Amino acid sequence: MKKAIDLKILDPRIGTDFPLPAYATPGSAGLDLRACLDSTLNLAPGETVLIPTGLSIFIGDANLCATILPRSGLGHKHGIVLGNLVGLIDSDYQGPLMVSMWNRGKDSFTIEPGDRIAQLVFMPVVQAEFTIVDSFEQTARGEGGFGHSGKA
Ligand SMILES: O=c1ccn([C@H]2C[C@H](O)[C@@H](COP(=O)(O)OP(=O)(O)OP(=O)(O)O)O2)c(=O)[nH]1
Ligand SMILES: [Mg+2]
Repeated sequence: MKKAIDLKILDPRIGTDFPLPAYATPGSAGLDLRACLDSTLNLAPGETVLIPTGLSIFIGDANLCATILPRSGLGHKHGIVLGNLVGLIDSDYQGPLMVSMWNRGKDSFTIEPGDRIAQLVFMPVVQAEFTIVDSFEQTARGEGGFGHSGKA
């Protein structure tokens, strides 16, 4: 499904020096976000830094959100993940898109201006309207959870 989303360029390097976020392949789910830094950033082991992406989006549809997810290569090979594990962008948010980068690895990691640091994925949202009840319709699982069914 395609959907038009308003995007504001906050840093003039976006769309010039650094490409606008774009799907790398026809089947890509994520758009890479780039570090809109003025200079090289050295992320020490254990350190978390909030990095601007140089853009803002306004989703404007309560049935849609965006998530910021780690890039698997950075996370697996270098221990570079997100300080909030997953970023959630509300449909009514209009501020700058920020990426919290956490070095959970043992070595420092260098981030250069324009580096692709995370990815943005749009997702459908269902807003719940709660119905207060005293009991639920019975299911096979019932209240079992958290490993209730065993390991293998
Ligand atoms: O990685 C992220 C996560 C969030 N946001 C922005 C968009 C989101 O809509 C807003 C609020 O995020 P969230 O609700 O997760 O944070 P909060 O700590 O609950 O803040 P608030 O009280 O503003 O809702 O911050 C980002 O730019 N990057
Ligand atoms: Mg919130």
